[in-house]
Amino acid sequence: MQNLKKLIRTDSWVIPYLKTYKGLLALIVFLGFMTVFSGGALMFTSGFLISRSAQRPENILMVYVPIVLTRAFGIGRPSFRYAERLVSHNWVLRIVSKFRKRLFQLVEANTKSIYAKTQTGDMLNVLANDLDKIENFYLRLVFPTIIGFVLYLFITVGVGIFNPFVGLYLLILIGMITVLAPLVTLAVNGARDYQKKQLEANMYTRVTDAVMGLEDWILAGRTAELIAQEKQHLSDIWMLTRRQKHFTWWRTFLSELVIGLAALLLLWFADVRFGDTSFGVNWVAAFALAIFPMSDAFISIATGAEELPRYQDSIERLNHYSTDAVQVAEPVQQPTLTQYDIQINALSFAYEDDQNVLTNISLAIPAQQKLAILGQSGAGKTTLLKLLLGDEIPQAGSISIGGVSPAALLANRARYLAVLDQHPYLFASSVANNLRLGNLQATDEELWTALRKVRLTHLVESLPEGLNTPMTEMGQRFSGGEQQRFALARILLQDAPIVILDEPTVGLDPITERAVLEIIFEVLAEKTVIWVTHHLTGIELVDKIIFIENQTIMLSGTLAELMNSSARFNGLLEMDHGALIQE
Ligand SMILES: Nc1ncnc2c1ncn2[C@@H]1O[C@H](COP(=O)(O)OP(=O)(O)OP(=O)(O)O)[C@@H](O)[C@H]1O
Repeated sequence: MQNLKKLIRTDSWVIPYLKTYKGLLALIVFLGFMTVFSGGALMFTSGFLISRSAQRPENILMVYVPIVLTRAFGIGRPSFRYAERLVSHNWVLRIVSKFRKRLFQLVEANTKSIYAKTQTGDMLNVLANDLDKIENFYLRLVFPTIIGFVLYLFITVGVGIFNPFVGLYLLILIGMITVLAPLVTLAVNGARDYQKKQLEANMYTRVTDAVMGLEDWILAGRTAELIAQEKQHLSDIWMLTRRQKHFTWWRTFLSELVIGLAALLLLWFADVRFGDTSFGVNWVAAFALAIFPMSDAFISIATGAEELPRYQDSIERLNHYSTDAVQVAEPVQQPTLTQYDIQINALSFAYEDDQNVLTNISLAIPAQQKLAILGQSGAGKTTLLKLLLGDEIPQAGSISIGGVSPAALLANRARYLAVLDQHPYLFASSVANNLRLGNLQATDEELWTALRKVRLTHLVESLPEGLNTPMTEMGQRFSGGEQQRFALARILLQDAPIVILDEPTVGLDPITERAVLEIIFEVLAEKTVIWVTHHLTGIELVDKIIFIENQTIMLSGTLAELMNSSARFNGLLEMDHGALIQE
């Protein structure tokens, strides 16, 4: 309940939308009400008609009005229902189209980065499912609940005008279905739902683990144990589901019983009120029958409440991510850089509440410098790149490119920073389209110039359709080195002044590695290059080397300086010789 209150207070996905299109919402409630009212009125007029006809009216005209009304309500009921469905789906679709746009903006804001914390596809999938649930939330919970309550008020007030005591009894009786049953459902089934979700989440993790490590279970000869364990968990979940179903069955049964009692009450009321004249007696069946078609409208309130916990999760998730998105989306003003010197001053950084990854780092990277960043796995090299890209913000100190913080450059970061990482992606499109990812306006001539620089002209000329050859067919045929060179050509077309190399040669054989590095440094001669690497192959191609250890820059200098001054570095060079520093 506390959670529910908090959700209502902080919600930005449900309540604000109820206020939009208020007119349509009122129309939905009206049509929904008229559907149920027509159902009740149909039974009412039918009841009257049957009783009146049993008295053998002398003339058909004596029952003409009830006949017309029976027909009118008979046609009215499905017509109102159809109109109500049409309008409510129209309302929901309008809202959902707004939702989808908002969802897209929110995912986009959260995943602008190459090193994004959340996997875009996963997030989109989860949130798109949540949106579907919100659609149902309106159609299965919000609308039926409002319609049910309006009807509840109408009946109790309507009967109360004739006889306040009977009105009060009805208020209490039907209140058991419309108020008490949903509250009890929330308390009982809500707790079970929570328990079930916990069990299912644990089981999901365990089964995923088990499937991933299936070989080990088989080799250890413990498959029977694994199956028994999972069977037990499945049976726990099944027990909870069964209890929930039992509860629902009992709730529906008791609700129907209450409706039966209400019908008896109305029977008695009609008898006392109208039963003493030969004409008045015709109303008795009319009143008693009218309540039955309305029972669905009352019972569906509790059915909606049963589904609330499921919707609640989805709404909470959407609200949670939208708050995050607002935080990410704030810096709007986009400064233009005139120079590209990078300056890092006394920078410290930690991930959330963890201990510092980097402490008190100061470093100047003048434009066009070639810098290599070395360090053991987990030293903080990638973290430094994230700070440079503006994906993370330092807790202390500062980092700037041309005097501007990288976070302020996010929206047009591609103008200033390009990244070549371990696995550049070649899309299922033509060679030309893959290259134009770097620059949509590039002419064919510019594509060929870039290809020539990275020494791929010959290869592309030999492809069946040259620049228009689809990469899907050929993608797998390209070697790792060729793929890296295609990505490099893309970067050349992008023409950003600063290029980040995140271990681009991992997995290449030493000869290809050297060749690729030589090409990279040759074509990027006029750019600033920041190169994270584990290997010392090609280290002589850079102007400066830094070595990160214990959260700080342990060594720094040119290759010659480090070779002259650092026994540690010479040890690494000796160990490496084209091999590895830390593996
Ligand atoms: N998103 C994150 N949340 C919390 N801790 C993180 C996160 N990313 C990295 N870390 C931690 O920060 C430290 C530095 O990680 P980082 O990826 O920067 O190291 P690295 O030097 O690039 O390592 P490698 O060479 O293996 O890629 C590690 O201890 C890592 O576990």
